[in-house]
Amino acid sequence: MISLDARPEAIAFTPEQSALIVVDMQNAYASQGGYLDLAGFDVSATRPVIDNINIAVAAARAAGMLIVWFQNGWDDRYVEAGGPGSPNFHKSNALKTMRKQPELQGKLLAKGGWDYQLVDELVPQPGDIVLPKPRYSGFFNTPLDSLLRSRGIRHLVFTGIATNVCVESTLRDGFFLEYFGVVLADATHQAGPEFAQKAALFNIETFFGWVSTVAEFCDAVSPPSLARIA
Ligand SMILES: NC(=O)N/C=C\C(=O)O
Repeated sequence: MISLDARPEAIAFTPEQSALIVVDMQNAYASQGGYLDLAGFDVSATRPVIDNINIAVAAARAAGMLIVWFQNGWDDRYVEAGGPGSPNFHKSNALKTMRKQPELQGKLLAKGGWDYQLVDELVPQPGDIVLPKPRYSGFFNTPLDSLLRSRGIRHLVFTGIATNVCVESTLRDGFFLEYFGVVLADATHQAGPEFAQKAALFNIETFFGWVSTVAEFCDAVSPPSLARIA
C-alpha cells in the first residue's frame, strides 16, 4: 500500500490494483485544428497537460499500474453516435459543429481520422489497454468494468481532457460501481471556461473522489529512496 497526498485527504492504494486512465488525449481535444478548437473551445493550454500525462504514465508504468487509454468517437457514418432519438445527437458539440459546417462531416471524432487519433506525443505501449468509447463515460457501452474487475483493480487515477465532461463522467460512474477515483489536476484540462475546471475539481474532491497532482503521484509511486536504488 502506498499513500498519495490528495484533497480532501491522503488516499492509500496498491499500484498493482490500480489503473492510470488517460481520457481522450486525441487531436480532437488537445490540438489546434481539432474538434474542440473548431467548436470554439480554447485548447491553447493543453501542451503542459500532455507533458504531465507523459510523466504520470511513466511513473505509473514503472510502479506496475495498468495504463488505460480512452479514445472517444464513432464510425465515420456516425451510426454509433445515435440519431435524433439520442440526446447525444442534440448535445454533442462535435455533431452540432458538423451540422453547421457540413464540409467537416466524416472528420470530427471519426474512427480512422486525424481528429480521432491520440496526439503524437502520447504512445500506448504493449500491455496497455486502448479503449474506444462512444459516450462521455468510459463505463458506458464498453468492457471497462469487466477489464478492471478481472484484474482486481479498485483505484482509478485519472488524467486527460476534459475534466468537466469525460473525466468527471467516468469518475462518477466509477464511484457508483465502487471504484475509488483520483484526479491528477495538472494532467487534466477543461472544455470551457476556467470555472468549469474549478467546479469539476470541487465536485470531485467534495463528493466523488480525490484530487492530487502529478508531482504528488510520482512521489507516492516512486519514493526518492526507491528512485535512488533504481
Ligand atoms: N473527452 C471529453 O471530455 N469530451 C468532451 C466533449 C465532447 O466529447 O463533446
